[in-house]
Amino acid sequence: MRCENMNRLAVVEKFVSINGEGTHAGELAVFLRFRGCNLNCGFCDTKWANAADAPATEESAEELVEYVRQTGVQNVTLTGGEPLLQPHIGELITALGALGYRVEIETNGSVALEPFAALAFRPCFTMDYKLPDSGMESAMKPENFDLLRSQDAVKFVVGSRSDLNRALEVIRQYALTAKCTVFFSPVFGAIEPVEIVEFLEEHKLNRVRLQLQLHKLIWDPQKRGV
Ligand SMILES: C[S@@+](CC[C@H](N)C(=O)[O-])C[C@H]1O[C@@H](n2cnc3c(N)ncnc32)[C@H](O)[C@@H]1O
Ligand SMILES: Nc1nc2[nH]cc(C(=O)O)c2c(=O)[nH]1
Ligand code: SF4
Ligand SMILES: [Mg+2]
Repeated sequence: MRCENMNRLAVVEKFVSINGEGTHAGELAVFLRFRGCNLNCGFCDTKWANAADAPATEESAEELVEYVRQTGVQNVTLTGGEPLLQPHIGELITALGALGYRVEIETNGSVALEPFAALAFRPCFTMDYKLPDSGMESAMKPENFDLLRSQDAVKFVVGSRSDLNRALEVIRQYALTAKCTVFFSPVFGAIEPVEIVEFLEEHKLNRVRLQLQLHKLIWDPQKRGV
């Protein structure tokens, strides 16, 4: 490895917006989006960030903390790509946590959360469980569910009625609504939100929350940096 890449993270974009997703949706958040992903979900809206050679800046945890400090924003979302694949992401989480930032990780359900849940400044996890329409369900690590707490969330990004049925099975099998917030979020444009509401009603599915990606309603859904 070249010397200048030591302790550096590959950042494809960083910006301030409102968080369009998760338990703090609607609040200001600063986003750090990292390069690369181990999955290839059919619906992925950040495919451009996933390639190993996607243009990125190599930044140290200290530089990223300084960027966050200058924004004046308290919520920090680490996303990607898959942020937990960055070798130095633990250092960044710890440095931000020690300064009192609320760190939220968007993670794809295939990476073991145990090392990150054990950090001194534990972040909040929004963990996807990839459903059959994504083509990636076989990569899921359900053992991660054991580590989730009330401040965390499991997100099911649903593309169809059959995805909804599978999500219901998983919620019941692992008693997810007793552990953390549970979201159903439509694959953008693939399923009408009303179909998700009807499914919740039909199954008397309490404590599951419909989540619409707010940023795609406010801005052009293809727009980056929002
Ligand atoms: C781009 S991913 C990056 C973080 C991580 N790789 C993951 O999958 O959670 C961030 C979130 O956007 C969601 N997402 C990606 N494409 C989407 C789409 N077309 N419609 C709805 N949600 C989408 C993912 O499921 C995930 O919850
Ligand atoms: N505004 C906004 N909120 C988001 N919440 C999670 C995002 C993500 O891509 O992980 C995201 C995003 O890309 N934009
Ligand atoms: S895991 Fe996340 S970043 Fe990777 S392909 Fe799926 S949605 Fe996209
Ligand atoms: Mg996004």
